[in-house]
Amino acid sequence: MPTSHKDTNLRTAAVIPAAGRGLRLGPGAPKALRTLGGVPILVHAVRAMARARAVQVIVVVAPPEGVAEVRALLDTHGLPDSTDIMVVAGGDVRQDSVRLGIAVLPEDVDVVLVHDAARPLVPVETVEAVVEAVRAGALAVVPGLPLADTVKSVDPETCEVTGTPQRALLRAVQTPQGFDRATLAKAHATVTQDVTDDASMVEQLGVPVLVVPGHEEAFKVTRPLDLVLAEAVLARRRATDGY
Ligand SMILES: Nc1ccn([C@@H]2O[C@H](COP(=O)(O)OP(=O)(O)OP(=O)(O)O)[C@@H](O)[C@H]2O)c(=O)n1
Ligand SMILES: C[C@](O)(CO)[C@H](O)COP(=O)(O)O
Repeated sequence: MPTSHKDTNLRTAAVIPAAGRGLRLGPGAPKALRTLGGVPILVHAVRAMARARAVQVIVVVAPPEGVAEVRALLDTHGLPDSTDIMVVAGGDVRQDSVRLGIAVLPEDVDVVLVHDAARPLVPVETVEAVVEAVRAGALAVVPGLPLADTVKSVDPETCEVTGTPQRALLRAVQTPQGFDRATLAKAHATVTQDVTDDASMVEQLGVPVLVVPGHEEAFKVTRPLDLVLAEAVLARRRATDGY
């Protein structure tokens, strides 16, 4: 277990991959630049990370042609001075974007969160629970929720069901996923296989990954209906919490 996580001189960073196209959301600007309650989705995601007191560095991974636009967008939306915010160009797939974000982390960062820009409404309590679990010694932590639906595995050729995993053993995992920096860097330097999250790269190193409770409002804006839900959650927060 790395003792460095107890060193208060070392910082926690959040890498926010935001370079995706948002094809499943339908035609329009890159997903992270579309708005929710009049504010770009990316700005919501950056604020969600900055709200966690432990997060002192944020690296936004922007669409390659949109780095200057994203920098300007963040500058206009008045983010806290206490957080260092960098913007770098992303890659073709999510893994490339995360790797490019990790590459520019300052040396004094020992804990790294990876958070999808596409999860703009993650509550601060979820972010803090992930950081705390890493600071307590876990090398990799993911927020996860039990599933509401039964899940089937399917033969992609015939569409026949090949199995029904026991639902109680499954979790739908969200972000931010939190890591000991060296473990995450090793995973990104070693694993070349296509994966859909960072924790699965760490799993391939044989490192245990801990699940902490996720949150319903940390859902990913992926399809048009998700935007409807996100607008409703945001409107409720603005009306009741002065969000
Ligand atoms: N080349 C890529 C692809 C994805 N992402 C980011 O990874 C997160 C999760 O990806 P997803 O929700 O799948 O976003 P998109 O790739 O934009 O969606 P789609 O597959 O519908 O195009 C998003 O914040 C997205 O911006 C990224 O930084 N770089
Ligand atoms: C990282 C992630 O959000 C965890 O659920 C998810 O795997 C991203 O998947 P996507 O296909 O890139 O949206």
